[in-house]
Amino acid sequence: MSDGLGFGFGGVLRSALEAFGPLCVGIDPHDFLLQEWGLASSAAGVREFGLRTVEAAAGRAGIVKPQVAFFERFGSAGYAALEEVLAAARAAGIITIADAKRGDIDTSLAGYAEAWLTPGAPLEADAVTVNPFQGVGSLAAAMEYAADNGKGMFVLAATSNPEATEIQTAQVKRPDSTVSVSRAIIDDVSAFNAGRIDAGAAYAGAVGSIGVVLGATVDFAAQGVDVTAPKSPALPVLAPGFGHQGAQATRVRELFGALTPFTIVAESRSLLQAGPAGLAVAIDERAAELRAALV
Ligand SMILES: O=C(O)c1cc(=O)[nH]c(=O)n1[C@@H]1O[C@H](COP(=O)(O)O)[C@@H](O)[C@H]1O
Repeated sequence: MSDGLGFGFGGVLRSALEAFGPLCVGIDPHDFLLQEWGLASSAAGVREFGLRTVEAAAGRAGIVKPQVAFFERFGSAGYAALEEVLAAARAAGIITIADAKRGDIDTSLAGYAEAWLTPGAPLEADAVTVNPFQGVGSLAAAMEYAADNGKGMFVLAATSNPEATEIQTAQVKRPDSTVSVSRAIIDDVSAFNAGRIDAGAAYAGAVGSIGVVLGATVDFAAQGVDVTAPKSPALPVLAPGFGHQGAQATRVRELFGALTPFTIVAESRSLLQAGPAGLAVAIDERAAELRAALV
Protein backbone atom coordinates (compact mmCIF):
# COMPACT_ATOMS: atom_id res chain seq x y z
CA MET A 1 0.00 0.00 0.00
CA SER A 2 1.29 3.45 -0.88
CA ASP A 3 1.39 6.20 1.67
CA GLY A 4 2.26 9.86 1.92
CA LEU A 5 0.86 10.47 -1.53
CA GLY A 6 -2.74 10.61 -0.47
CA PHE A 7 -3.52 6.88 -0.27
CA GLY A 8 -2.37 5.91 3.19
CA PHE A 9 -3.39 7.18 6.63
CA GLY A 10 -2.45 10.74 5.64
CA GLY A 11 -4.89 10.59 2.75
CA VAL A 12 -7.64 9.11 4.91
CA LEU A 13 -7.06 11.86 7.45
CA ARG A 14 -7.17 14.54 4.79
CA SER A 15 -10.57 13.27 3.56
CA ALA A 16 -12.00 13.23 7.08
CA LEU A 17 -10.74 16.74 7.81
CA GLU A 18 -12.24 18.02 4.56
CA ALA A 19 -15.59 16.37 5.25
CA PHE A 20 -16.00 17.10 8.96
CA GLY A 21 -13.33 19.53 10.15
CA PRO A 22 -10.73 18.82 12.84
CA LEU A 23 -12.87 17.71 15.80
CA CYS A 24 -11.94 14.39 17.41
CA VAL A 25 -14.31 13.06 20.04
CA GLY A 26 -12.43 11.38 22.87
CA ILE A 27 -14.02 8.24 24.32
CA ASP A 28 -12.88 8.42 27.94
CA PRO A 29 -15.32 6.55 30.19
CA HIS A 30 -14.18 7.97 33.53
CA ASP A 31 -16.16 6.69 36.50
CA PHE A 32 -17.70 10.11 37.17
CA LEU A 33 -18.99 10.19 33.58
CA LEU A 34 -20.33 6.63 33.73
CA GLN A 35 -22.26 7.69 36.83
CA GLU A 36 -23.59 10.83 35.15
CA TRP A 37 -24.63 8.74 32.14
CA GLY A 38 -26.47 6.27 34.41
CA LEU A 39 -24.06 3.46 33.53
CA ALA A 40 -22.24 0.96 35.73
CA SER A 41 -18.49 1.08 36.28
CA SER A 42 -18.04 -2.22 34.45
CA ALA A 43 -17.14 -3.66 31.06
CA ALA A 44 -20.82 -3.45 30.09
CA GLY A 45 -20.85 0.21 31.18
CA VAL A 46 -17.81 1.24 29.12
CA ARG A 47 -19.15 -0.74 26.13
CA GLU A 48 -22.46 1.13 26.24
CA PHE A 49 -20.67 4.45 26.79
CA GLY A 50 -18.39 3.84 23.80
CA LEU A 51 -21.14 2.68 21.47
CA ARG A 52 -23.37 5.65 22.35
CA THR A 53 -20.49 8.05 21.79
CA VAL A 54 -19.79 6.52 18.37
CA GLU A 55 -23.49 6.83 17.52
CA ALA A 56 -23.49 10.51 18.51
CA ALA A 57 -20.27 11.20 16.58
CA ALA A 58 -21.41 9.46 13.37
CA GLY A 59 -21.99 12.03 10.64
CA ARG A 60 -20.86 14.87 12.95
CA ALA A 61 -17.16 14.27 13.56
CA GLY A 62 -14.64 12.40 11.47
CA ILE A 63 -12.44 11.01 14.24
CA VAL A 64 -12.83 9.32 17.62
CA LYS A 65 -10.11 8.52 20.14
CA PRO A 66 -10.90 5.81 22.67
CA GLN A 67 -8.70 6.06 25.76
CA VAL A 68 -7.63 2.42 26.13
CA ALA A 69 -6.91 2.76 29.88
CA PHE A 70 -10.56 3.09 30.80
CA PHE A 71 -11.38 -0.17 29.00
CA GLU A 72 -8.25 -2.02 30.14
CA ARG A 73 -9.21 -1.73 33.81
CA PHE A 74 -11.89 -4.39 33.20
CA GLY A 75 -9.43 -6.90 31.75
CA SER A 76 -10.48 -9.15 28.90
CA ALA A 77 -14.12 -8.05 29.15
CA GLY A 78 -12.97 -4.43 28.82
CA TYR A 79 -10.92 -5.33 25.75
CA ALA A 80 -13.93 -7.11 24.23
CA ALA A 81 -15.92 -3.91 24.80
CA LEU A 82 -13.18 -1.86 23.14
CA GLU A 83 -13.14 -4.22 20.15
CA GLU A 84 -16.85 -3.60 19.67
CA VAL A 85 -16.45 0.17 19.99
CA LEU A 86 -13.61 0.22 17.43
CA ALA A 87 -15.63 -1.96 15.03
CA ALA A 88 -18.71 0.26 15.41
CA ALA A 89 -16.68 3.37 14.63
CA ARG A 90 -15.12 1.70 11.59
CA ALA A 91 -18.57 0.62 10.37
CA ALA A 92 -19.73 4.24 10.75
CA GLY A 93 -16.81 5.46 8.63
CA ILE A 94 -15.12 7.24 11.54
CA ILE A 95 -11.31 7.28 11.88
CA THR A 96 -10.19 5.61 15.11
CA ILE A 97 -7.12 6.60 17.10
CA ALA A 98 -6.45 4.06 19.84
CA ASP A 99 -4.94 6.06 22.68
CA ALA A 100 -2.71 3.31 24.10
CA LYS A 101 0.60 5.23 24.37
CA ARG A 102 2.76 2.18 23.79
CA GLY A 103 6.56 2.28 23.94
CA ASP A 104 9.29 -0.39 24.11
CA ILE A 105 12.35 -1.75 22.33
CA ASP A 106 11.75 -2.17 18.59
CA THR A 107 10.94 -5.89 18.52
CA SER A 108 8.39 -5.63 21.35
CA LEU A 109 6.89 -2.48 19.91
CA ALA A 110 6.39 -4.39 16.66
CA GLY A 111 4.01 -6.64 18.62
CA TYR A 112 2.00 -3.59 19.69
CA ALA A 113 1.91 -2.32 16.11
CA GLU A 114 0.61 -5.71 15.00
CA ALA A 115 -2.04 -5.66 17.73
CA TRP A 116 -3.45 -2.23 16.91
CA LEU A 117 -2.65 -1.65 13.26
CA THR A 118 -3.15 -4.94 11.41
CA PRO A 119 -6.15 -4.90 9.08
CA GLY A 120 -8.60 -7.46 10.41
CA ALA A 121 -7.01 -7.71 13.89
CA PRO A 122 -9.48 -7.76 16.81
CA LEU A 123 -8.25 -4.37 18.07
CA GLU A 124 -7.74 -2.82 14.62
CA ALA A 125 -7.60 0.98 14.73
CA ASP A 126 -6.55 3.49 12.08
CA ALA A 127 -3.80 4.88 14.30
CA VAL A 128 -2.28 4.39 17.74
CA THR A 129 -0.49 6.75 20.13
CA VAL A 130 3.12 5.80 21.02
CA ASN A 131 5.67 6.95 23.57
CA PRO A 132 9.22 7.68 22.29
CA PHE A 133 11.03 7.56 25.66
CA GLN A 134 13.18 4.67 24.35
CA GLY A 135 14.19 6.76 21.37
CA VAL A 136 12.33 7.53 18.15
CA GLY A 137 14.57 4.89 16.53
CA SER A 138 12.84 2.23 18.64
CA LEU A 139 9.62 3.16 16.84
CA ALA A 140 11.06 2.95 13.32
CA ALA A 141 10.01 -0.61 12.48
CA ALA A 142 6.52 0.04 13.82
CA MET A 143 6.28 3.26 11.82
CA GLU A 144 7.19 1.31 8.67
CA TYR A 145 4.59 -1.33 9.57
CA ALA A 146 1.95 1.35 10.04
CA ALA A 147 2.73 3.06 6.76
CA ASP A 148 2.90 -0.26 4.87
CA ASN A 149 -0.60 -1.09 6.13
CA GLY A 150 -2.19 2.28 5.42
CA LYS A 151 -2.22 3.04 9.14
CA GLY A 152 -0.94 5.89 11.28
CA MET A 153 0.85 6.54 14.56
CA PHE A 154 1.00 9.61 16.79
CA VAL A 155 4.27 10.04 18.67
CA LEU A 156 4.18 11.99 21.94
CA ALA A 157 6.31 15.12 21.44
CA ALA A 158 5.03 18.05 23.55
CA THR A 159 2.35 16.74 25.87
CA SER A 160 -0.40 18.75 27.52
CA ASN A 161 0.41 17.86 31.15
CA PRO A 162 2.48 20.42 33.10
CA GLU A 163 4.81 17.77 34.60
CA ALA A 164 6.24 17.08 31.13
CA THR A 165 8.00 20.40 30.63
CA GLU A 166 11.27 19.53 32.39
CA ILE A 167 12.04 16.44 30.35
CA GLN A 168 10.61 17.70 27.08
CA THR A 169 12.60 20.96 27.17
CA ALA A 170 15.88 19.12 27.90
CA GLN A 171 18.43 19.77 25.17
CA VAL A 172 19.53 17.21 22.60
CA LYS A 173 22.73 17.60 20.56
CA ARG A 174 22.20 17.26 16.83
CA PRO A 175 24.95 17.50 14.19
CA ASP A 176 24.25 21.17 13.41
CA SER A 177 22.38 22.43 16.45
CA THR A 178 21.09 21.80 19.93
CA VAL A 179 17.32 21.40 20.17
CA SER A 180 14.67 20.51 22.74
CA VAL A 181 13.53 16.89 23.13
CA SER A 182 10.15 17.95 21.72
CA ARG A 183 11.79 19.52 18.66
CA ALA A 184 14.04 16.50 18.12
CA ILE A 185 11.04 14.14 18.13
CA ILE A 186 9.14 16.34 15.65
CA ASP A 187 12.23 16.51 13.39
CA ASP A 188 12.70 12.72 13.50
CA VAL A 189 9.06 12.00 12.68
CA SER A 190 9.12 14.56 9.86
CA ALA A 191 12.29 12.94 8.47
CA PHE A 192 10.58 9.55 8.54
CA ASN A 193 7.60 10.91 6.58
CA ALA A 194 9.90 12.57 4.05
CA GLY A 195 11.86 9.32 3.65
CA ARG A 196 8.70 7.40 2.77
CA ILE A 197 8.27 9.54 -0.31
CA ASP A 198 10.30 8.17 -3.19
CA ALA A 199 13.23 10.30 -4.20
CA GLY A 200 12.17 12.71 -6.91
CA ALA A 201 8.48 12.04 -6.29
CA ALA A 202 7.91 15.12 -4.15
CA TYR A 203 4.23 15.89 -4.21
CA ALA A 204 2.99 19.19 -2.85
CA GLY A 205 -0.15 17.76 -1.26
CA ALA A 206 1.46 14.79 0.48
CA VAL A 207 0.47 14.06 4.08
CA GLY A 208 2.63 11.87 6.29
CA SER A 209 1.34 8.67 7.88
CA ILE A 210 3.10 9.38 11.16
CA GLY A 211 2.08 12.34 13.30
CA VAL A 212 3.00 13.86 16.63
CA VAL A 213 1.08 14.73 19.77
CA LEU A 214 1.32 18.43 20.60
CA GLY A 215 -0.77 19.54 23.57
CA ALA A 216 -2.81 22.70 23.07
CA THR A 217 -1.80 23.88 26.55
CA VAL A 218 1.92 23.96 25.68
CA ASP A 219 3.88 27.19 25.16
CA PHE A 220 5.45 26.05 21.89
CA ALA A 221 7.96 28.88 21.61
CA ALA A 222 9.27 28.23 25.14
CA GLN A 223 9.47 24.51 24.37
CA GLY A 224 11.46 25.01 21.18
CA VAL A 225 8.63 23.82 18.94
CA ASP A 226 8.37 25.72 15.66
CA VAL A 227 4.81 26.04 14.38
CA THR A 228 5.61 28.87 11.99
CA ALA A 229 6.62 26.77 8.99
CA PRO A 230 4.63 23.97 7.34
CA LYS A 231 6.23 20.52 7.01
CA SER A 232 6.58 18.68 3.74
CA PRO A 233 5.02 16.16 3.64
CA ALA A 234 2.39 17.66 5.97
CA LEU A 235 2.71 16.52 9.57
CA PRO A 236 -0.47 15.21 11.24
CA VAL A 237 -0.83 16.66 14.75
CA LEU A 238 -3.00 15.18 17.48
CA ALA A 239 -3.82 18.06 19.82
CA PRO A 240 -5.37 17.24 23.18
CA GLY A 241 -5.63 19.82 25.97
CA PHE A 242 -8.67 21.61 24.58
CA GLY A 243 -11.79 21.89 26.71
CA HIS A 244 -11.34 20.47 30.20
CA GLN A 245 -7.57 21.14 30.32
CA GLY A 246 -8.12 24.78 29.47
CA ALA A 247 -7.30 25.51 25.80
CA GLN A 248 -10.09 26.95 23.67
CA ALA A 249 -10.84 25.08 20.46
CA THR A 250 -11.53 28.30 18.57
CA ARG A 251 -7.89 29.37 19.14
CA VAL A 252 -6.54 26.42 17.14
CA ARG A 253 -5.06 28.51 14.32
CA GLU A 254 -3.48 30.99 16.72
CA LEU A 255 -1.86 28.12 18.66
CA PHE A 256 -0.88 25.74 15.84
CA GLY A 257 0.05 28.24 13.14
CA ALA A 258 1.32 26.62 9.95
CA LEU A 259 0.51 23.14 11.31
CA THR A 260 -3.23 23.96 11.63
CA PRO A 261 -4.45 22.29 8.38
CA PHE A 262 -3.59 18.81 9.73
CA THR A 263 -4.15 19.49 13.43
CA ILE A 264 -6.77 17.27 15.07
CA VAL A 265 -8.64 19.02 17.89
CA ALA A 266 -9.28 16.37 20.54
CA GLU A 267 -11.74 16.88 23.38
CA SER A 268 -13.04 14.27 25.78
CA ARG A 269 -14.57 15.38 29.11
CA SER A 270 -15.78 18.78 27.86
CA LEU A 271 -17.98 17.02 25.26
CA LEU A 272 -18.81 13.82 27.16
CA GLN A 273 -20.15 15.70 30.17
CA ALA A 274 -23.11 16.75 27.98
CA GLY A 275 -24.45 13.27 28.75
CA PRO A 276 -25.93 10.73 26.35
CA ALA A 277 -28.93 12.94 25.52
CA GLY A 278 -26.90 16.09 24.88
CA LEU A 279 -23.74 14.67 23.29
CA ALA A 280 -24.81 14.91 19.64
CA VAL A 281 -25.76 18.57 20.09
CA ALA A 282 -22.48 19.29 21.92
CA ILE A 283 -20.50 17.71 19.07
CA ASP A 284 -22.49 19.65 16.46
CA GLU A 285 -21.91 22.91 18.30
CA ARG A 286 -18.16 22.41 18.73
CA ALA A 287 -17.74 21.24 15.12
CA ALA A 288 -19.59 24.35 13.90
CA GLU A 289 -17.50 26.64 16.14
CA LEU A 290 -14.34 25.09 14.71
CA ARG A 291 -15.51 25.41 11.12
CA ALA A 292 -16.32 29.08 11.74
CA ALA A 293 -12.93 29.68 13.39
CA LEU A 294 -11.09 28.08 10.47
CA VAL A 295 -12.79 29.92 7.61
O1 LIG B 1 -2.22 11.31 23.52
C1 LIG B 1 -3.18 11.90 24.03
O2 LIG B 1 -4.30 11.84 23.53
C2 LIG B 1 -2.91 12.82 25.14
C3 LIG B 1 -1.68 13.45 25.14
C4 LIG B 1 -1.47 14.55 25.97
O3 LIG B 1 -0.45 15.21 25.90
N1 LIG B 1 -2.46 14.93 26.81
C5 LIG B 1 -3.67 14.28 26.88
O4 LIG B 1 -4.54 14.72 27.64
N2 LIG B 1 -3.88 13.17 26.09
C6 LIG B 1 -5.14 12.38 26.20
O5 LIG B 1 -6.22 13.18 25.71
C7 LIG B 1 -7.38 13.00 26.52
C8 LIG B 1 -7.72 14.35 27.15
O6 LIG B 1 -8.97 14.29 27.77
P1 LIG B 1 -9.77 15.62 28.19
O7 LIG B 1 -8.84 16.44 29.02
O8 LIG B 1 -10.94 15.10 28.96
O9 LIG B 1 -10.18 16.33 26.91
C9 LIG B 1 -7.04 11.92 27.54
O10 LIG B 1 -7.46 10.67 26.99
C10 LIG B 1 -5.53 11.97 27.63
O11 LIG B 1 -4.96 10.72 27.95
